Amino acid sequence: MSARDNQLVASIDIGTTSSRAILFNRKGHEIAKHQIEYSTTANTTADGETKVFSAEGITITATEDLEIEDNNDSKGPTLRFPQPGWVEVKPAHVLANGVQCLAACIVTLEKLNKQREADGEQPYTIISIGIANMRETTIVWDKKTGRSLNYGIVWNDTRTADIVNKKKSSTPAEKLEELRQKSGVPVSTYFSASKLRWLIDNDPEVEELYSKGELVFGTVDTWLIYHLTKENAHVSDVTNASRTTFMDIRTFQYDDELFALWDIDPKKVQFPKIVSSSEHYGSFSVPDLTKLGYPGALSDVAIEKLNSIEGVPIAGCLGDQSASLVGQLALRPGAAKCTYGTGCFLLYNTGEQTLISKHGALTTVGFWFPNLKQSENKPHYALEGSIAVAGSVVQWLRDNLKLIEQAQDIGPLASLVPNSGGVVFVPAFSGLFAPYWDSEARGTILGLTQYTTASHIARAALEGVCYQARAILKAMASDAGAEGDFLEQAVGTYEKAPLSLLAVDGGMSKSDEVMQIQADILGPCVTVRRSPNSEATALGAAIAAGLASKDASERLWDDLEDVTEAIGGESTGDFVSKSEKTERRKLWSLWERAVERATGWIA
Ligand SMILES: Nc1ncnc2c1ncn2[C@@H]1O[C@H](COP(=O)(O)OP(=O)(O)O)[C@@H](O)[C@H]1O
Ligand SMILES: O=P(O)(O)OC[C@H](O)CO
Repeated sequence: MSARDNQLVASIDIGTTSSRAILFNRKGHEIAKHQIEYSTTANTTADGETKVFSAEGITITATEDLEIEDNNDSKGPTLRFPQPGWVEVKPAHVLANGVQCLAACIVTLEKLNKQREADGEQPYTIISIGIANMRETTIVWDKKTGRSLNYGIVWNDTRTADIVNKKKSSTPAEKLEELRQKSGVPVSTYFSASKLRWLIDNDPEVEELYSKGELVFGTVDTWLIYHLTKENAHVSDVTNASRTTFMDIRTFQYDDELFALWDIDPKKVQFPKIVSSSEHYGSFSVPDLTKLGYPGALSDVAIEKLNSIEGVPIAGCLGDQSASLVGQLALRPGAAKCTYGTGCFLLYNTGEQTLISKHGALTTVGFWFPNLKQSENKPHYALEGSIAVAGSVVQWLRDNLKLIEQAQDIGPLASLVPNSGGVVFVPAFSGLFAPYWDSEARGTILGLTQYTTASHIARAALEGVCYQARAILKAMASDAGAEGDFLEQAVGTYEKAPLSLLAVDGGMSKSDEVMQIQADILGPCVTVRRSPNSEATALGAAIAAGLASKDASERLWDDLEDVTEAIGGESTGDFVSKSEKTERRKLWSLWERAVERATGWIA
């Protein structure tokens, strides 16, 4: 038994609608875990009129210990939906949720260590901390106090549609294309740049800080690391920075032309230093949530537990989709993964190459582990297909339409019927992302008849997510030079298909029914395989943190090869198409017609 067997890495994973912390060992096993998931409720006024939809934090998976939790009543919502198309998050709450989960893990760890001691075994120690986070979400704060606005704008918020449309129409097409190639992403409401522009234009507090040069910008990784390190490290890892539209995807530097596109004066905003995904950013210290306007967020017990890991290096950081690429061990060019969380994101590892899609995929940074050996230490890029709505349509059916009680009821409900009965649901709540890129599309349900039941609508909603995954694979196949529809070629006869295996993870992938629908929609060329690591996102950040030391003997793994050998694992399910070709084609063309109907709805 080596010393490494007692070492653990802590991972804090802030998703859009959930937060979790997990302690992983060298084999990628979860030693302790605590998770908070949000559900949406309608807050009503005294006269009963519905005012605001907001998401409250509720604990769903806890290995331990409610004594860590503060009184939930005083917490208030973490997410808010104050107007159609608007999605806001409370930055102090996100921070509190993350550390609350971590504190609960430490309680578990202390109990395990007591037992280990009694059994004559060495105790576990936490050697480093990694962060995975929803990307693009934009948070600004005051340089002097560190205190943020009481809201951040979430990645799927569409309030900047007007700003984006004006930018598109006032910038020559060649210039837009040049800047897309430089940043890796198109002009869209999705990325951070238009959100920062909106904040400066619309929030007097932000405008004032900007004019005084006292405005600090960050994505969620930046916000967390700033407040979780003794040094107040102001950094953003390359994978997160690649989602702002401010960074040149090849040089990893901020770019003046990209700032100019959004009329941002970089002298008036403190932007985070762009760093790798795996290095020592700073040393953990307990954040002062009272100073951040959230008194009582942490109980005394939680603070005591967190103090026990004071000084542990925060050493890994990846945007959550890059994190799950790593956690699914898609570490070599040609490997890919698809994560079905709040949204759904397919990343295809292109190694050191920055491929620019002609068919609507994004170019993004997969990961950068600079302290590894020469063959592994270069930045790895990925082609990405992003779908804005995946698990969130399940939540919508649960919380807004009340069709189900729990997310896991959706698969069984949809399976009560063999097909959607002619209903097509385009869940474009935040416009349509890849490969369509239409900020003005909106959710659309077509084909309703008196025959339609809740099951048909549930099934159509799930199909709406899975059709978008098919559209992304089709786009990537076209980028790879495929002619015609590779998904309709006979199995094994088509060599240019970018993927014959879709490796999946994320909340929605837990459902066998959803994954079977996905396989049926993709057809026989692609097998859908559920990852052995159900928490691939958190695991990816843990891997980044465990690889950060320059000295190989201080790492949890020697290198990527060692990671792959130590973690491995068996898939928890393969799904192959049972659909019939003619029917599949008919339904696909129905989907394409429905997308046309949803497109440009609010124009
Ligand atoms: N069994 C299930 N079937 C379908 N959807 C599910 C299931 N379990 C969870 N989900 C959906 O998965 C999402 C949560 O996945 P997760 O990967 O934790 O997301 P995030 O990281 O974005 O918070 C929720 O939107 C939920 O509706
Ligand atoms: O919350 P998720 O897991 O769907 O991920 C959100 C993405 O990072 C948005 O780009």
